[in-house]
Amino acid sequence: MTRQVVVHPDAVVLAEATAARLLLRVLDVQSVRSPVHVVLTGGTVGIRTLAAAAASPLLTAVDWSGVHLWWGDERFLPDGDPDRNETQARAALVDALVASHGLPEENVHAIAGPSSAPSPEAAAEAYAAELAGFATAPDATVADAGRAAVGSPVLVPAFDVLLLGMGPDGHVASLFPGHDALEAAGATVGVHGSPKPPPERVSLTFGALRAAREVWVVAAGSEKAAQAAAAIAGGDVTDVPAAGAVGTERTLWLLDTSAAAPR
Ligand SMILES: O=C(O)C(O)[C@@H](O)[C@H](O)[C@H](O)COP(=O)(O)O
Repeated sequence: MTRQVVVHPDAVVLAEATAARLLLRVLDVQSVRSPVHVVLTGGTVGIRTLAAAAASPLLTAVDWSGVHLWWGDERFLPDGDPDRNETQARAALVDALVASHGLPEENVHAIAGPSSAPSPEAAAEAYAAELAGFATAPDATVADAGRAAVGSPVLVPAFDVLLLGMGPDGHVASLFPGHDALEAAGATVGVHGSPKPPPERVSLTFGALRAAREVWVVAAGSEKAAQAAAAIAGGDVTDVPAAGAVGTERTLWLLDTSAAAPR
């Protein structure tokens, strides 16, 4: 499994280039199939990328009526909370796509919070049901989907591109080092005791991440360098969850020079 690495000069260029790359990826896919399934990420670089996409001249070239937006994880917080990944993504890009660029609101597949789900598990279950409704092959299993998930049914679309940020501890989505959620079967998992606030979250599992055609891990800053290097070298997913994020067709690491610096 080869991971491709692209290094940009700084975090600003990283976000701009990732935004352009994302819009081009959607355009490329739209030339051969529809709908297109895109998974968004929370975190600093992820939201900066969406803001850059909002300002891109490529934005209007996309047929947004044929795009579905999903999230790799969500912080289990009330609707509209400023710390929800959904709230930040809507403010940066998604609301404008719905209001002015023909993205149907029903194509925005946000993960429920406590406003409508009694627990992270309930939200995870509802999200899994939503994903299953768009699964590419209803009886598909992702055979190589991480240790515990091997052979479990993972009913999700074959995401055309799945964006992930990475924490300094090597987490991706809400899959943290040494956490039980790393072992979860199925497509989604409720997470408790996250070391990054808030403690309660909902995440795609490794099985769902690995169903994506293309996985892009986007990271900036020297505090990410050690875990980025470990993941790119194919480290143990228990210690470096980002090492388990691979796509079926491509795995791309998009870094700034600080995150790519040797340690
Ligand atoms: O809910 C979240 O916070 C995430 O989705 C998380 O996985 C994030 O992407 C990384 O922690 C990187 O975040 P930064 O880019 O802010 O370091």
